Amino acid sequence: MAEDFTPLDCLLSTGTQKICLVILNQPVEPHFFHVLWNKAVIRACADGGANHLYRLTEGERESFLPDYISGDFDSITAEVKNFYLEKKCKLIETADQDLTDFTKCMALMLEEIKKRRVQVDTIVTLGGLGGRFDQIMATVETLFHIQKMSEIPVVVIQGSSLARLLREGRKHQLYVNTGLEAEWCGLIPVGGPCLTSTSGLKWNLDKQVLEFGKLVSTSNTYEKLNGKDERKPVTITTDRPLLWTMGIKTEELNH
Ligand SMILES: Cc1ncc(C[n+]2csc(CCOP(=O)(O)OP(=O)(O)O)c2C)c(N)n1
Ligand SMILES: O=c1ccn([C@@H]2O[C@H](COP(=O)(O)O)[C@@H](O)[C@H]2O)c(=O)[nH]1
Repeated sequence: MAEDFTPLDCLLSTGTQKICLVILNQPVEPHFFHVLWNKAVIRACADGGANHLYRLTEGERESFLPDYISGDFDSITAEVKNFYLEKKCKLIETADQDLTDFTKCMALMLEEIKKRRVQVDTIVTLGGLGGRFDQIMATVETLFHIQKMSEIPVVVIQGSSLARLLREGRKHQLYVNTGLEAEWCGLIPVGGPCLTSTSGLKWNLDKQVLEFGKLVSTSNTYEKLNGKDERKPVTITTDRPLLWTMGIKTEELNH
């Protein structure tokens, strides 16, 4: 059976996925932030992510209080920390220096979902794909941790990029017709060689091995339905976790 998923449903105000939101320490795109915040059933910030939330919601901060802020608190400023403490937000110190604040924040999110017994379709992370390169690689590593802990799909969004780690051993069917998809997409074998088959792409794979130093599918794009702008669903099977990445149209947002 295929696992059906629409990666950009979460960014549509009319989207149907029930989501949770995690804000990391990176600049946040205001339009996407508002769409996601309004829909999220649980909202969290990882450490310096709270600084971005604070800045973005100036003048209306009390309407945008996260359910918790977690981290080793080496990035959240004293002003921001005091504000959210005063507003009685939960601040959870996760001091462990063997895991990133993102990984620890996600582990807490999974606990919170269980505790509240809410049904969640997707956990959306804002940030994680920009800034420090070690942190970008750590983001990908966090996706491996979370995949072992939960079946809930996690998407990471920053700027005009989305990333999601596809699970091994099942067929993924991705719907890419929301209107927000940009032209490019890619399949990156981040954890080792992936025996991969696809359909719905311009450059498909037929039981081919994706592997660094051999073949990595970057700058791919979608096959069009009857040559029109509409796209077929993309199907992907892989024998190992494989990173799906795609572009998001953001140009219209600035006009
Ligand atoms: C082998 C190894 N390398 C590096 C580290 C250090 N380390 C890994 S995760 C982590 C916490 C990072 O926290 P985060 O807030 O995500 O990043 P920061 O902005 O503080 O660098 C640290 C210090 C380690 N524990 N083990
Ligand atoms: O350049 C960066 C810096 C951070 N992140 C992500 O944000 C969290 C929290 O970061 P702090 O610096 O501790 O506030 C971190 O775990 C990363 O996931 C990032 O993506 N890029």
